[in-house]
Amino acid sequence: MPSTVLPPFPDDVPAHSMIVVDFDRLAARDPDAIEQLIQASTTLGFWYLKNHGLQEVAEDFFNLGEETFQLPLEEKVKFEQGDNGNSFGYKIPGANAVNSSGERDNMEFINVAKDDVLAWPRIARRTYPSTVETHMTSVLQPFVEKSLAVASILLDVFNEYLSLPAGVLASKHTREEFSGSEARCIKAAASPDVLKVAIGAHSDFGTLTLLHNRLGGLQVMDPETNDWKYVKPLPGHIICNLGDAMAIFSGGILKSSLHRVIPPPGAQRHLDRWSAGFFVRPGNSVLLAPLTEGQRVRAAIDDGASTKNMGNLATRANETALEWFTRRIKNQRLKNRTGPETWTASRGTEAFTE
Ligand SMILES: O=C(O)CCC(=O)C(=O)O
Ligand SMILES: [Fe+2]
Repeated sequence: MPSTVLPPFPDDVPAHSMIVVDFDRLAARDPDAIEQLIQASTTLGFWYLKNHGLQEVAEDFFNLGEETFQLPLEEKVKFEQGDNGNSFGYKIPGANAVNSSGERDNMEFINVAKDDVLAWPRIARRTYPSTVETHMTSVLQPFVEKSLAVASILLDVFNEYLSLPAGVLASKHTREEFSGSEARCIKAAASPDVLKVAIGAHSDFGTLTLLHNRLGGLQVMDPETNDWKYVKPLPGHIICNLGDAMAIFSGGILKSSLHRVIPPPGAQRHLDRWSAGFFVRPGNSVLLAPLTEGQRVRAAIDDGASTKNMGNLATRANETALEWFTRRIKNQRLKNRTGPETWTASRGTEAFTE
């Protein structure tokens, strides 16, 4: 991702005024920073994070993504994620549906498993294009280690808020257990169609996403009005959001909001859109169910507050993280599509409220 000067994000489009959390202050358990994090995560489930220390490693990861996508297509497809519900590897544009009628996406991904990065030079999950393997130590290890360190502080704060015994959330996200956690770089080629949906409306599959945006295009549904509003990228800030696993663990207290990616707005729309992220997901064997050992979670379940957010949670609970994740990835792939029911099968907690 070239760090050239980009056209500004327009000021005449609807955008969320999201809470800014200062990571340094959160790490020092500053009560105001904790309150801001909890305020954001119990409402929109999205917030900005500053002073995170991820800027440089993200820049390197964008460059790695650019080198990777410049490889010849026949090279990239050797590492394609395939149709069996595995996320790791290369995703060719057009492989996924963006809606229930089976319209194709236009996004290119490279997804690298945290397990491969931490095990390198041993192959834990799969092999990758040469550009990835060459930069495992210089780029991916710092990116993943720093992202995990940021995530671990956030998880500890959530653990305390949910009144869970110390270390419960951490124990669901260990370094050792294989998981769906991954680093992802995304390119959406500029589209002449201003309404072309690049990534269809979804809630994230896992626990926590640390997202690096340069251009606009990300939209989050406002849970109050059901309107789509943009998230304006702010220099030096990452965008954090919670995924379905966290919504389920917390009995619906912490929110996993519906979001999508469309072409960047205004003067930005003629540019290719690059984004990158680290997706924290529970260990494969972890059961997706409310953590009722937390008094606050138990109270939310007992007084029915969680039902409002996740009506039929009980019907989906007790899928393991691996089953949940595989089902969702697999049913996004157009090769597996039989009809609108395939899209439905790719849904997460967002389907609970429908
Ligand atoms: O590219 C973005 O800004 C968001 C990507 C996203 O939502 C995802 O990969 O789950
Ligand atoms: Fe997402």
